[in-house]
Order: sequence, then structure tokens, then C-alpha cells
Amino acid sequence: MSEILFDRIVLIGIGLIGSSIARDIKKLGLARDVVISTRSAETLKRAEELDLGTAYTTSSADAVKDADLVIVSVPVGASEAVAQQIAPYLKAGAIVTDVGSTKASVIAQMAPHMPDNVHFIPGHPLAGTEKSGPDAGFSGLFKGRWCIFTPLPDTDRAALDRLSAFWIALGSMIDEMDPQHHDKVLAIVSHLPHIIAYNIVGTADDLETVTESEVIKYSASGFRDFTRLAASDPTMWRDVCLHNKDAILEMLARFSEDLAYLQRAIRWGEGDKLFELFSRTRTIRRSIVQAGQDVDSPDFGRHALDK
Ligand SMILES: NC(=O)c1ccc[n+]([C@@H]2O[C@H](COP(=O)([O-])OP(=O)(O)OC[C@H]3O[C@@H](n4cnc5c(N)ncnc54)[C@H](O)[C@@H]3O)[C@@H](O)[C@H]2O)c1
Ligand SMILES: O=C(O)C(=O)C[C@]1(C(=O)O)C=C[C@@H](O)C=C1
Repeated sequence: MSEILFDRIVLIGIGLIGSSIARDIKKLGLARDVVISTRSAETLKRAEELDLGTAYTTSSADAVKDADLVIVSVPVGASEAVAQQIAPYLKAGAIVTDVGSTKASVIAQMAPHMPDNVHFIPGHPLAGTEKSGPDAGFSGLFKGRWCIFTPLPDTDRAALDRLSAFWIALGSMIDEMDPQHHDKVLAIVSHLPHIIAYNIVGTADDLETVTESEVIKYSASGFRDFTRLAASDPTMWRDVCLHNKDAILEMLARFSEDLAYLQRAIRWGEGDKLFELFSRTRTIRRSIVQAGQDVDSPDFGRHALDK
């Protein structure tokens, strides 16, 4: 058990991310009350069956009334609607944060509605899976993973420290970024990989010369990795594409140029070019794996969630 960090935490949205946070709060004893609010009564019922909180309501306005920390975990396109619903009912000094995969758009949607006496601190845990809904969450999802904050210029440092302490209790490593920079970085390391996966699986499915059964039967591990990403939640990823449009289009343009280079090298049999690129990218994979080992080192291993 860790110490209580907030008396009352309110979770708006209880899918993969919200329910993973709920499980960690409970396991670590980080709050006295955990109020869960989501739009659909069916999802709320499931959250109650899973015993994820201490109170449940479909009214986000009722939920936030005495909240010390509000965590919004809904598809990014729903951010403004949630901000409008909760803003009049937030208590002075409350911290409001989110977990959305895009940041400039979430800030544009939520910040104008936030009262001056509330601390709005946008955040993004870089952890997830292709699954969605309250059953998909699990305790420990955020352990050893980055949580990036994109604070506003007037963000109160003490409130940011309190929120950081919460994510650190969940096992995360903390970083800060400018929202536009966040959106560019995430466009290349997260959004493009998903778009490419949706595209390649769609292309394979469309091929007239390859039957669906062959796609399933012969899907070797490379293609299977793509199918995992391509199974990700359509609502979430539609919203990510629509709400990080500029950065994604910029990265897609770069990607298409580099793909044309590769295509040309294959067409003209330029093995040196192919070998050089494939060697360079192999080094990147190795350094990611190396960093992963660091995360699993004894220093990271000693976390409250392991007890
Ligand atoms: N899935 C990931 O890998 C991942 C990782 C990091 C961040 N995120 C971000 O976290 C957020 C939630 O993603 P998730 O994977 O938990 O999705 P999810 O589909 O599992 O859950 C979304 C939840 O939001 C609720 N919801 C939808 N619209 C709502 C509204 N208007 N008002 C109230 N509740 C509403 C749904 O009922 C559900 O409980 C998204 O913004 C996503 O970009 C996702
Ligand atoms: O691992 C996965 O399946 C994920 O999609 C997680 C992932 C990612 O791209 O790394 C997806 C979206 C997020 O905003 C953060 C994490």
C-alpha cells in the first residue's frame, strides 16, 4: 500500500486506460473515494461488477462535485463535451487532467471551459494495448512507461508535482513537453505506425489474388504484428487522426518520400542502399530493446505494484 494522495478521485471514461488507472488506485490505496462516471449505463454497470470504484454515475456533473483529482479518459474527440459538462461543478483547487493521445486539440477543446480556480494539466501516458473497454484494463499497465505532461504557461507547479506523484506511484516516468512538439513526436512514434498497420491489413484484405483464408493461414509473425495494431479501437483512432491532422499529414508526407526512395532502390536493384537503411534501422531496434532492459533493471523493478 502507498499513501493516500487524493481524498476523492473521479474517473470519467472507464475503458482500457480509465479502468487500468482505477485498478492501480485500488491496489495501491491512493484515494479514499474513487467515483466512476461514463456515458453508457452498460459500461458503468460492468465497471461496478468489476468493483473498480466506490461510487458510480452516468452524470459527470454529479461525479466531479467534490473531486480533488478528475482524470478524463475518453476518446479525444469527446474532450470538449466532457469539459462543458463538468466545468460548472468543479470545486476550487481541483486538478483536472486527461490521458488523450493528442494534446494541442485536447487543450483547445478543454482549456477555454476550465474555471480559473481549477488546475488543468493535460497528460498522456505512453502505454496501452489494442484492446478497449473496462474488461481490457489491468493493474501495472503504466509501470516503467512514460507519462508526458503538456502544461499550460500558467500551470501551478505544486499542482503539477501532486499529479506527477500520482503517476510516479503508478510506476510511470514523467516528462514535460510543449503540446505541438508532443503531437509531432507521437505522430511518428505512435500514430503513423497505427495508420500504416490499418493500411497494410486493409490492403491484404482487398487483394483479389489472395483469399481471406490465405491471409489468416499464412500470416507470419511480421504481418501478425500489424494485425495487432490494426485491431485497435476504431473510435479512438478515428479521433486521433482527426485531432492530430497537421502533424500526421506532415509525417505521412515524409514517410511517402522515404518509401519512394525504397521503392526506387528495389526497382533498380540498389542493394547497397537497401542494406544501409536496414542496418541503420536494426541499430534503432537494438537501442530500444536496450532501453527496455534498463526499465526492467533492479532499480525499476522495486515498485509498490510488485508487492
Ligand atoms: N488505448 C491506448 O492504447 C491508449 C493509450 C494512451 C492513451 N489513450 C487515450 O486514452 C483515451 C481513452 O482510451 P481507451 O483506450 O481507454 O478507450 P476505451 O474505448 O477503452 O474507453 C473509452 C471510454 O470513454 C467512454 N466515453 C466515450 N465517449 C464519452 C463521452 N462523451 N463522455 C463520457 N465517456 C465517454 C466510453 O464509454 C469508455 O468508457 C483516449 O483519449 C486515447 O487516445 C489510449
Ligand atoms: O501498444 C499499443 O498497442 C499501443 O497502441 C499503445 C500506444 C502506442 O502507440 O504506443 C497507443 C496510443 C497511445 O496514445 C499510447 C500508446
